This record gives sequence, C-alpha cells and structure tokens, in this order.
Amino acid sequence: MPSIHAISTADAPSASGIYSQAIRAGETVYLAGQLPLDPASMQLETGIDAQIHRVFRNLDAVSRAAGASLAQAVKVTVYLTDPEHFSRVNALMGEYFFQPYPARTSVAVAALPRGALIEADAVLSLAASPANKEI
Ligand SMILES: C=C(N)C(=O)O
Repeated sequence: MPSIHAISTADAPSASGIYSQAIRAGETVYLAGQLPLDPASMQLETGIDAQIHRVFRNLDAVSRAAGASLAQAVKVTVYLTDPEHFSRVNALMGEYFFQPYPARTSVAVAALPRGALIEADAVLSLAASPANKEI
C-alpha cells in the first residue's frame, strides 16, 4: 500500500475548498486543478495569456513543493471556457513542458470557478525523473 500525503505550499493559491493542492501517493503526485490566481493576492490574472502563464506557474510551484517538477508530468488536463483559446495554450505551454510532452486532454467547459478562463491539473510520476526522460 503506497503512503499518501498532502502537499501544501504558499507559493501557489491555497485550496479554496475540500481538497489539497496535491496528493502524493507512492511515486505518483496528483496536482489539483489550478486556477489563474496570484498566490499572494488570490486575485485572478487578466487576459488569457496571463491566465495561462499563471496556471502553469502555479502547477510548477506545487510540483516543486512535492520535490518534483513539471518535467515529470505524465498527464495534463486543460479546461477552457472558450475553445478559441486552445491555440494560445499550444503557443505558451511549451515554455513549461519539454519533450516527450505529457499526455494531454483539453476540454471546453461552460464555466470555471471565479470566472476564470482556464484551469489545468496534472499527474506527475516520480519514477519519470527528468534524467529518465528521453529527449
Ligand atoms: C480549484 C479547484 N481545484 C477546485 O475547486 O476543485
């Protein structure tokens, strides 16, 4: 039975509900969906590009708090309120993920908490150390 523990960091928005920022279960880290909130002010970023960057920066901060990095991401799910923004995600996501890229699912949704334009979550495999990733 793998050990399970919660990850918590002030470098990403605090959980605003009944969930943890991330849960490590054995060699797998499940990152909760991140909204584009500045962790210091808890205010929403303005505009889709700023929101995309903030979401991935927040996921990166939680990954680091788990002793990992986005280089170990094996699955990412992106939720967008406007499918027109998918092209911006593709344009900017490469600043945070490197080949071989994680598997990804992108979905358009009717609405997100706080009126956000984007939310994303991720699964990291600690077995996939950056050194093990074949570039
Ligand atoms: C922001 C979230 N991850 C939530 O409300 O579930």
